[in-house]
Order: sequence, then C-alpha cells, then structure tokens
Amino acid sequence: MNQTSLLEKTLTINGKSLLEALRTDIAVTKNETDLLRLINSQLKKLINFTHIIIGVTSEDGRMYKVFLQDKDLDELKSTVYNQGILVGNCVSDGVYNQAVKAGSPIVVDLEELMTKKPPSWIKMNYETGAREMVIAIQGEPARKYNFILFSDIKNNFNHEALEIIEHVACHLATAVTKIRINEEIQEVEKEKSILLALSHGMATVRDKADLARIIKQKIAGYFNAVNFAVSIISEDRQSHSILICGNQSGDMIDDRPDKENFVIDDDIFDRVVLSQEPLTFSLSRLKKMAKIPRYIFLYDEKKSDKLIGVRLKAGETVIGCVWLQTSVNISMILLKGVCAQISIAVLNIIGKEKIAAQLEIINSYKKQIEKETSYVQEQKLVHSGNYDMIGSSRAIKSVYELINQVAYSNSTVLITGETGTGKELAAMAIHTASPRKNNPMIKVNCAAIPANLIESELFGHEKGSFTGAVERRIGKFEMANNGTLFLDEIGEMPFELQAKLLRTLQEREIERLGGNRTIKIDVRIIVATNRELKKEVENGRFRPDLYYRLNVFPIALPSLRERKEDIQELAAYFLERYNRSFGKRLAGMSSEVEQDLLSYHWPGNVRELEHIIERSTLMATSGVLKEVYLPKNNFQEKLPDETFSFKTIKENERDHILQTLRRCGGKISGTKGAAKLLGVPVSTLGSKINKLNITKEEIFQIRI
Ligand SMILES: Nc1ncnc2c1ncn2[C@@H]1O[C@H](COP(=O)(O)OP(=O)(O)OP(=O)(O)O)[C@@H](O)[C@H]1O
Repeated sequence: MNQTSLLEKTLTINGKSLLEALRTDIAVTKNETDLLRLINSQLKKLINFTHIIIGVTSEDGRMYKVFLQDKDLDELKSTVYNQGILVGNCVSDGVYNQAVKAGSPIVVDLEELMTKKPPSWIKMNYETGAREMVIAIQGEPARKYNFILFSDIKNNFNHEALEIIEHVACHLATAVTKIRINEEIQEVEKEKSILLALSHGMATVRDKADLARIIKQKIAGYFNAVNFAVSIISEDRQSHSILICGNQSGDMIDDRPDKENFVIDDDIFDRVVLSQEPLTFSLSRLKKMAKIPRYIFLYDEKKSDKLIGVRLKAGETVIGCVWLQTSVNISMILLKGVCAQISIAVLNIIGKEKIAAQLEIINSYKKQIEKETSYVQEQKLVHSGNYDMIGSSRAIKSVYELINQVAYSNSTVLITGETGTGKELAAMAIHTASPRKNNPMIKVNCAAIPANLIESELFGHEKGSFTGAVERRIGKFEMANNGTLFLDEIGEMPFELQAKLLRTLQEREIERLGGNRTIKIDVRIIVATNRELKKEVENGRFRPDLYYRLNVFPIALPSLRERKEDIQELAAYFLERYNRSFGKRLAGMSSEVEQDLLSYHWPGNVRELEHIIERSTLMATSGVLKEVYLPKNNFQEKLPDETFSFKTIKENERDHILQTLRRCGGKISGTKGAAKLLGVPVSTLGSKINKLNITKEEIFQIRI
C-alpha cells in the first residue's frame, strides 16, 4: 500500500476519504473565492492551521509574491503587509530558497527565524501570533507556487500533516494554474471589450475635448489614473506639449498647459520615445534628479509614485506620449492597445487643427489679397482718373517737359514744391506716361504713418515678427512690383529707416520684417517733398547718401504765385468739375471774381484754389459765379500750412448753410429767406438744419 492510500485510509470518515473529497472539490474549483472557501472548510478538517498564503513566482523566477491569502485574516490586510508581500520578495531571502532546495515541505520555527533577519512579511505574520509555518513549493521552475500554512502553536505540523500538505499542494497548484488561466482569459476578454468600447468612442473623436471625455469615461477609471496626460511632439521635433490631461474623477483639463512647450532635452522623454514597451518611473526618484523636466511637476508623487510613459506612434513616427500616474498594477498589453487607439485620435486632431490653421492662413491671405487688390484698384482708379495737369504758363510747361523726358526711363524722380502745387499729380503723370502704366502706382505718405510702422508698411512683415503682427502682410514695395512706388513727404522718413531705404534702392531687393528670404523687386521710385531736402541734409536730418540717390532727376513744381497766368484756366477747370458734381449750371465767373482770384497770394496753391472754387460753386445759385470766399486779410496771414484746413463736403455744407442763415438774419422762408437763396424748399433746409445740428446760438452769436 503506498503512502497516499494509507493516508486516505486514516482520514476516512464515515467511509469517505476526506482527502479524496478535497481533491475532487479542488479539481472543480473555478475561482479564488471557491478555493479559499474550500481551504477553510475542508483543509482545516485535515490539518490544524490558522491561515494560508498561496504565492507565485514572477516570470523570470526572481521574485515571489502573493496570489491568494486567507481573507479572514483582517490583521494581514494592512498596507504595510500588503506592500511587502504583494509587491514581491526576492526568492533568495533565506526562507523561500531553503524550501525550494528541500524539495518537500519544510517547517519553519518563526520564533527562531525572528532572531535572524527575516523578510518583512514573516515579521508581520509573527506579530499576528504565528509561531510556526510550513512552506511547500510546487510547479514548474519558471512558475512555481508556494503554499504557506501558519500556526500559532509550535510543533503543530507533524509528519502526517506535512504529507497531507505535500499531497494537497500538488492539487492546489493545478487548481491555481487553472484559476490563473481562467483569470487571464477573463482579463483578456475584459481588455478586448475595453478596447472595443474605446474604439467605438475614438471613432467619434473630433477634437481635444472629445478625446479628453473618452479617456475619462472609458480608460482613466479602469487604470485608476491619478493623472493622465497625452503629450504631442512639435512639428520641428524639438519640443513637446500637453494636448490633454486630467484624471478619472476631475475634469480632463483641456487647454491648461498646452501653451507651454517643453524642449526635448531630457532623458525621460527620450527613453519613452525610444522604448517599444511602456516604461515605469518612480516620481519621487525623478524629482531627485539634478535637472527635473518641468512637465514632471504635473504629477504629484504624494498621490502615487508610479508614472508610466508610453509612446504614441503614427506609422514609423513617434507623435507623442501617454503619461499615466496610477497606484495599481495595470496590464501593459492593454495600455499599449489603448495607446494605439489614442494615436489615431491624436493624429486626427492634429490633422484637423493643422488643416484648420492652414485654412485660417489661406483665408487671411485671401482677405489680405482682397484688401490689397481693392487698394490697388482704388489706387489705379484714382490714378487713371482724368486728372489732367492744367496750366500753360512757361513755368508749368517746363515741368511737362521734364515729366515727358523722365517718364519713359526707370530713373528715380524727386519732386519738390510747396504744398498743393501738384506734386502727386506730377508723379501720377510720370507713371501714366511710363511703360509701367498698366501696373499699380502705390502711394505711401511717410508723414501719415507712425514712425514705428513705416518699416513694416514699406517692407511687409511675417506673422509674429513683432507684437501685433498677427498675420503675414506684404509691404508697399512688393505691392508696387512692376509698377511705381510714390513716397510722398519723403522728408519725414525716420532717419534710421533712411539707410534701409537706400540699401533697397541700390540692391532692388527687400526682406520682410521677421522674414529670412530676400525678395527681388522691380519698382520705379518717385519721391516728393515740400521741404528743402538739401537743408534737411545740412541740418543732419536727412542722409546725404540717400539724398543724392533720390536726387537723380529733380522736378521743382512752381507755386501758384509763380504762375498766376494759370489761375484763370485752373479756376475754369475746377468750376466746370464742381458744376458737374453739384449739378449746377454756372456759366462761368464774373470779372470781379477773376480779379479776386488773381489778387490772392495762394499759400495753399492749386489745392487751395480748387477748394475755394468748390465751396463757391456750392454756394452759388445760378448764372455766373459772382463771389468767391477768400480768407480775409490773407496777405498778412500766417504760413500756408497753418491757414489752410481741409474740410469735408458735409462740413462745407454746414458752414455754407450757417453763413447763409447769418446773412439772412436767421430767416429761412420768404423772398429774402435762406431757403430761397440756397435754392432748396423750406422743409429741406429745415431738416438739414436739424441734421447738421445748427443751433440758434450759432446763427445769432457770431456776426460776419
Ligand atoms: N496742374 C494742376 N492741374 C489740375 N489740378 C491740379 C494741378 N496741380 C494740383 N492740382 C490739384 O490740386 C490738388 C493738390 O494737388 P497734389 O495733391 O498733387 O499736390 P501736392 O503738391 O502733392 O500736395 P502736398 O504737398 O500737400 O501733398 C489735387 O486735387 C490736384 O488734383
């Protein structure tokens, strides 16, 4: 009779072998709970023991850790205990390896072991009252199970008990293997269903918020994520930034840190990017590094010390990483599967954002081009308008000659003359007589643009080249390409910019602000000023080299005082023009008016003449122009620029109505009323007075 049958015989109760019953029950055990129940109900009938631990070695055979323990033992559920026994112990701790070496169950006297240096889990058991234990090892070398039974009395485990333990351990090992396989199958099924649910969710991801929501709902809880982040690598691959981050309970913080770019210069990020497998880091250790990468501070090690990094790949390219801070052991296979799906979603988001950004750029270009086209058209319109140069005096004729001489060439022209003498008109005449006439003439008034903006106005800028440069903008030089650039009031050009302008004129190429490529330009330059540039040079306000570069072909426009013989012709020309635009039918002007015009000294030159005729035409009723409104005491009056102020037609209309009302003593209707004089119905004048807000005080307060 062999040993087992002997045992079975001894342990037979009511004709039934307890061992046989246990063996059969163990064989059909499906899960951990059943197995524990069995151990408590049946094994304890065969052997006297307080509790049991079933452990398993790691795949590499270097560690062993708890697979199952007697749940009744509350004292052993303390964190410290679990940390020791659950995380794992080294197989060469002096206890485990001794049992392996023995080849059969060994009894360990815990009191004696406590005098040496026992593993912490033994200490913990001793503290709960255990004084003796049996350790039995079973299974393949790569996957060994250990069964540890404790007793609170010494010499509890006799020879017979050891035999039973050895015998039962063999069956328990089979049962545990089965349970573990079952659990693994269940785990794989669960992982599959998670991945399936995730893939359904991922298919709906359109943006960061969607991805954050899906991760929070479907993954973060499963991985018990204290923190979860997805970071993406920049296009130049020099930095990475957080796309989304959050945790299972709190909201996924969507945009918070993504503005921050972390330069890829640390070992941690590099290691994750290079590793095929997820990498686990200890946060407390990372935070002891000499140079801690800033993104590591997103994770508070007090919540959990474990940070797992997994790379996200699109084809062969690593596009970012997933960071998972968790306190539990997670399936790395599942994590990799999850990350594969996150990669697709991230790629979609980045792609969409990129397309959106490109669309935005295209739209802004479109808008800019539309703006620029309309500007150019406007410019063309102005310059192709029938604004002939009027005058047949010798002085102006010599100007025409110069214009004709220079127009066909590409030479730079410097037009000088008092304000309103027709410098811009002359520039236009040069352009329209030149081979460039079908291309734009672009005007820049150097005095009208703030000094700090002239450079970008002339040369353009790239997006972000300075605060406020929210979009790329081409400059006037580029706009005028193949045409003419008219720099009015060149004397106002900031000194610092004069050198750059000189360089551009010499090299015929420009570089946009913030740009890094030079752009060839073919532009004819015409500049104008009412200052004496030579004097500006002498006073150090204008660069002499630029002055000489501009002064290639000077044209000096005569003042109207110097060509009085043109006044009549010009006045008739303007009268005709404003007759048309105001719908008037003035046949001409009286000889008194002609005389008045001739005797005036015209500090504002042709512009002033034009405005006076415009105003007088507006005020005239019918017949001939009998009166012109010249400034009083004009001969002694101040400098031209100070005397003349531009007015809109509306302002002129207001002034005119006001003056008429004053002359009529505020009378609106009747033969001597303002309405009659102005040639409008009384009701029209009444509503105009209201609209233009002309008050009684204004009418009566001021005497003309
Ligand atoms: N010879 C001319 N024939 C017809 N109109 C003229 C003549 N000269 C000037 N004008 C008109 O006078 C006005 C002022 O002319 P323009 O703007 O060319 O002068 P400017 O010398 O450039 O003035 P500023 O120095 O103030 O810029 C314009 O409306 C223009 O059409």
